[in-house]
Amino acid sequence: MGLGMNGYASHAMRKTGAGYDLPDGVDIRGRFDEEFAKILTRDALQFVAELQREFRNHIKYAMECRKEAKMRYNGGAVPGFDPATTYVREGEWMCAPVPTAVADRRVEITGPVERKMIINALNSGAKVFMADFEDALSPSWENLMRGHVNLKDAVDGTISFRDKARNRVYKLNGQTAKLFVRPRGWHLPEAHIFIDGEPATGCLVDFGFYFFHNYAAFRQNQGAGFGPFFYLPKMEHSREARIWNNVFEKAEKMAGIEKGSIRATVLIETLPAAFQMNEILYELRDHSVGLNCGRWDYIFSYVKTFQTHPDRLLPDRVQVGMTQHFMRSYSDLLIRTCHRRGVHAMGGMAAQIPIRDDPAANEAALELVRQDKLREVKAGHDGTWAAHPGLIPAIMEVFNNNMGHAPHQIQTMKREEEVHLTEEDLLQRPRGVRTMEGLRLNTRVGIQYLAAWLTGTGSVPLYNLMEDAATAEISRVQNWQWLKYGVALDGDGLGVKVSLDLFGRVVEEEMDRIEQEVGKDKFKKGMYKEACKIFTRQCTAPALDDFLTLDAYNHIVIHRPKASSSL
Ligand SMILES: CC(=O)SCCNC(=O)CCNC(=O)[C@H](O)C(C)(C)COP(=O)(O)OP(=O)(O)OC[C@H]1O[C@@H](n2cnc3c(N)ncnc32)[C@H](O)[C@@H]1OP(=O)(O)O
Ligand SMILES: O=CC(=O)O
Ligand SMILES: [Mg+2]
Repeated sequence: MGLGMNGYASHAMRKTGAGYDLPDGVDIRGRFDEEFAKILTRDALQFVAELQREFRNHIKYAMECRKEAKMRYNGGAVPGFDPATTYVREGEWMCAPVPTAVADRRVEITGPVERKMIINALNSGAKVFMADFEDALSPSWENLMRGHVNLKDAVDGTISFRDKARNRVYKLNGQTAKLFVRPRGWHLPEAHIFIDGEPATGCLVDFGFYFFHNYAAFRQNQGAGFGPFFYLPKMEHSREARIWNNVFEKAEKMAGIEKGSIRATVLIETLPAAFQMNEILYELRDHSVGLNCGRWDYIFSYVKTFQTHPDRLLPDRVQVGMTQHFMRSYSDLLIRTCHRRGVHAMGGMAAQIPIRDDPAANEAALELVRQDKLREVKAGHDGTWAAHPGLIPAIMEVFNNNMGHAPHQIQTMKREEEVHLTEEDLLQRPRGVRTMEGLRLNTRVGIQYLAAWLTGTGSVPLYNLMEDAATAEISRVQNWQWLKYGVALDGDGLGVKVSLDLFGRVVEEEMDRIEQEVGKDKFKKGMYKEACKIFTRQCTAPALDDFLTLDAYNHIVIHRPKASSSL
């Protein structure tokens, strides 16, 4: 059963062009493909167009509010709790009960919506798989549309993949992880789909197609009557959560399913949102299934929010971990808030991944992951993220040892005002030092990540760590800020100041090093030079770009027939 059953098919709006069957006001500028056409049906496009038309002004307003807040922070203000919503923070209210199908989320694996990875993730033994259109995906037309085809096959249970080189066929096991989908953030457009002459909002496209094609099968095969389930990224204010809540209600109404069927976990991964946890849950109280500590974007957001506050510079990226006071306070506040409102408090991603060719280094990396997860479960988190299937047994063991058979700790851990956390706790300046190696690593990692992203890969292993859009953002904004304030790299004992000259030399030397590491041939064939240009421009721009991927996106848009790639 599709939404066409609810009346869309009766509209006299057929306009066939470029292979796709388009409703009025919709234009597809991406390549035609028979498989994509199964997703880009007239009714599905009409659904997305209706979401766009109903919510575009709300989204524009929310993005304007972000700009105003940025101006305030750039003028010296700092985020804080909003006195106008004290009644929400202090009020006694609860979120809707957690659906049984996702009561136990102790280990969740994440990954891009790539076919083989989806199968591996669903078979991984994790309780949940978060399929990612966001930090882990380079949102090219091919990746996006293939992602939707893959997810539909996954929800239908028919997904398979043949690895020709290894002569191996991948299929789903009998028991699989529950699927959550993470659409893009509000800021990203989808430049291959135009609605009324404007690019569609990326996340409405991601949500719209996934919901339209999968809600019925998902509720039957996965959600035991609930669902579909989502993760919502990069919000800065509860007004953005209200838009999502309204999107969900509209989708439920059109599908003829009960209000509260759709459930979502919001990532608290911007500094302003840390002061809005109750407000965000309140807006989504019928549709919530918790909050998650998106630690990497959170660090990025700390730098971005305080971009013009030289008294709040971060130390080297590697020193900003969850044990820094401001990070621990944010995680504690998230746990307390979620448990008070009856939903999951999810932990985040440790960046370590298995190291295949070095058993000692592998064991050291695993130990760091174990420690991180032990801290999370003891603090009261109900589950956490794994970047790689090889980490799941160790993480599962830590959670099993500390949670036992209980599916979560919502009723048992940090339910009331156990910890009193102040604005100063959440904003406290991180401790540590800045070094030349920190500047070099930011540059080397930022350029390599961007080169991968430009060629269609949104998460990569670099120097034995997972890198994705969120971690690359930290490298970029940190370089920008150090350059802006000409900071002394005091951790080396040399006190060298970061200047344009120094940065220029570092970029040159790091590009040489990348060429040596990846080999001349790969370097030549890859997009390293283009990535270097984009990364360097962003690090040295007079005003900080809001997102690395906004500018970079223009480089991966391919309109059909070939046309300008600028939005
Ligand atoms: C800040 C945040 O937002 S975190 C969330 C977003 N980030 C992510 O989701 C990152 C997810 N992880 C990954 O993309 C990958 O693990 C990487 C890029 C970090 C490492 O990838 P690789 O080096 O290719 O991993 P590796 O070669 O060890 O993979 C071994 C096997 O595990 C599979 N695998 C690795 N990671 C995953 C995953 N996350 N999900 C499913 N399968 C995976 C591979 O497909 C491969 O399968 P195969 O043996 O059948 O061929
Ligand atoms: O999305 C997760 C993060 O850490 O960022
Ligand atoms: Mg993130």
